Formats: sequence, structure tokens, C-alpha cells
Amino acid sequence: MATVRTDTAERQHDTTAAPLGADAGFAADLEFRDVGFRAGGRAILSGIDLQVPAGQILCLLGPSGSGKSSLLRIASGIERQTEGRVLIGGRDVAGPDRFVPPEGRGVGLMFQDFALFPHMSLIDNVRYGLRSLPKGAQREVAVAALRRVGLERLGESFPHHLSGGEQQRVAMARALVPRPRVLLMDEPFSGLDSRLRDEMRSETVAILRETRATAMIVTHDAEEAMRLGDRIALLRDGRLVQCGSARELYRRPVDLFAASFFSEINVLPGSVKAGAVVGPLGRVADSPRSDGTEVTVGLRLEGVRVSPDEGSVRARVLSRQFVGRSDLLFLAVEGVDRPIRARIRPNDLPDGVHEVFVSVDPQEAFVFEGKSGSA
Ligand SMILES: Nc1ncnc2c1ncn2[C@@H]1O[C@H](COP(=O)(O)OP(=O)(O)OP(=O)(O)O)[C@@H](O)[C@H]1O
Repeated sequence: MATVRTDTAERQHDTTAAPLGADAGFAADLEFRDVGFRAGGRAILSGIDLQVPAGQILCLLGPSGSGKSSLLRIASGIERQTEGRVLIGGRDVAGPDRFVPPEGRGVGLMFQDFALFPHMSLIDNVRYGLRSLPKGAQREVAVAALRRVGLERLGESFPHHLSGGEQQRVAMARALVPRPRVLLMDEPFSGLDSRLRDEMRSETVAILRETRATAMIVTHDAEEAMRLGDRIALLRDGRLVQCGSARELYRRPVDLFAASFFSEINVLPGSVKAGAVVGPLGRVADSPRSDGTEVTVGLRLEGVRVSPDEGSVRARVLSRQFVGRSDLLFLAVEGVDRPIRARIRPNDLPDGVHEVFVSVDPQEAFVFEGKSGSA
């Protein structure tokens, strides 16, 4: 169950300040140094070095089982790492000789089911994190927090009267009123339908920016990570694959896994000839590698250029599907076992054309060493 825990002993609340507003002095850096976690006889996390500067939003991204929630739990103190150190505000909260329990870390937690207390009104839910304040001040701060998320009028209602989006707003208010130094959110939007999810993502970013909170948000959705995070940390099998801005991860993925996490790709073999990588769809990109070097090419579906009359190689259209703003083509190309997938604008190719030419848009192609496509 999610609760909001705060280090009430260390900090005094300023009840006169806007609770989700002006006072921004509380955010702290969160840092993992060579963190490892073994459980059930196996390594869940290994060698995690990661920093979230104060006031930034970091998204932890990765497939199911990659260790995202474990890292979040380690940051909160619910779980204890077996190697390395965790620092908040530059001070150890967990390491070989020190372990600060969750309530002493000044972190706020928000989970995917929001975990509001069903028997408490919204006001009381939000007040829960403010127990160190005098009762009157608790109410005042909680009302102001609900006002900020647009739910002041529902203060006396109970959680089951609310829609998913409204519950998310209350959970957000409850997590932020105690002014946690770091806010940890585990898949906070996954229980919402897609339209509401979009709305709540924007609203959440707005509130986090406004409060200048440090936040670490777990998600398995690459687009969500790109929309939310100042930086994204991509995990695979308990290891950090790449950390950077959305643009860096999208434009300069370090390996085939990172490239395929951000968009669908065709994986093609290639080799270097006369200063260029050449594959079954022709020339891919310039290359400083020596002739004969074998490489793997990740080619986004948008990076397959398709034309009725010009291109590097011939292809046959096996099928064409209308998928909204683009058409998805499956193409047979000589020398390639599996169909090449291409995403084109409907006007780029007249209907009924089956024999086409294809070539590679180098902007949408990534070249990796060797046959496995690692960095
Ligand atoms: N205390 C534990 N004991 C044993 N195994 C654990 C423990 N904590 C986590 N695991 C295992 O570690 C792996 C990573 O789990 P974790 O929940 O961190 O992944 P995740 O990336 O958040 O996945 P998901 O997106 O599915 O929630 C899983 O296989 C999980 O079963």
C-alpha cells in the first residue's frame, strides 16, 4: 500500500506558504552509487550509478522485470540494496554502515493504484501527510492543496466517488503537501485510460515544475518517459543501459535494445565497403571503419524510403495497411529473409502499386558493431 512518508523531525513546515507553490527550497539530489541488489539468489540490480539533480524529473524506463520498481523501493528505503550507496541531499541514507528508514528520508511515494484511504474524506487523505502540524493548519494546507489540483469542492467526498483522474490528483496532492525532498512515483498513470493519461501527464509535469520537486518516475512506456522526464534512465536486466535526455536516447541509442525501445525498427545486416555501410537496402551511412567490418543496422520504419520509380533496390509490396496518419507496408526484398516494414505517408505511393524501389534515410538508421548490435 502506498503511503506518504516524510521526515517530519528534520523539517518544519511553513504553513503560510502555498503548499504546492512558491517555497521551493526543499528539493534534494538523489544519487545511486554502484548500487546492486541481490534477492532470491540472483542479481536484480547491478552497478547502478545514477544521479537525479535537485528539481529534475528522471524517468526510469525499461521492460517488465528490468528492476525499475526495485530501484524505486531502494530509494524509498522500503528495500535495502545489497551493494553500493544511496544519497539524498548529498548525505548517505543507505550504505554499508548506515540505513535511514523510509520515514527519515523525506521522500514521498505514489503508486499506480494511488492507494488513497477509502474510509477517509479527500481532505483527511491529504491531511494524513501533515500530522506534525496543528489540526487547523493541517486543514488549511490540505484545502489549498486540493484547490491547486482543482478538487477543493470535493474535499468532504470519499475516494470511491471520484473518477480515476480525480483520484490521481488527490494522490498527487497528498504526496506533495509534506514537501518531500524527493518524490518517487511508480507507474502513476497506468490505471488511467489513454485520454486521461495524456491530461494527467501534462498536469503532473506542471505541478512538479511549479513545486520544483525532484522526482523519479517509473514507467515502461517510452513515449511517456519522453514526455515527462528531463532525463531518462533505461534499464535492462537490472543494468543501466543508457541515461540522457529524450533526444539523446532517441537520436543516439547506444545499442539495438535502446534503439528498439523507442520505436519499431528493422534489424538488418551490413558491412563496410569503401568508407560506407552497405546493407540489403543499399547504402546506409558513411563509416570510418575498415573495409569488410560486419555491422548491424537498426532502421526505423520511417527510415525506409519507398518510391514507385527511384531508389537503391527493388522491392515487392506484400501488404499495405492503413494505420491512421501513415500506411504500414510489408516489403519483400531480395536477399532478406523477413519482410521489411516501412511506414509511409499515404500520398507517397499510389494505391495498387506493387513493384517499388526502396532506399535508406540515414537519419533514421543506426549502425552498431558486430552481428548482435551491441554498443
Ligand atoms: N525481494 C525480492 N525477492 C525476489 N525477487 C525479487 C524481489 N524484488 C524484485 N524481485 C524480482 O526482480 C525482478 C525485477 O523486479 P521489479 O519489480 O524491480 O521490475 P520492474 O522493472 O519494476 O517490472 P514491472 O514493470 O513488471 O513492474 C523481477 O523478476 C522480480 O520478481
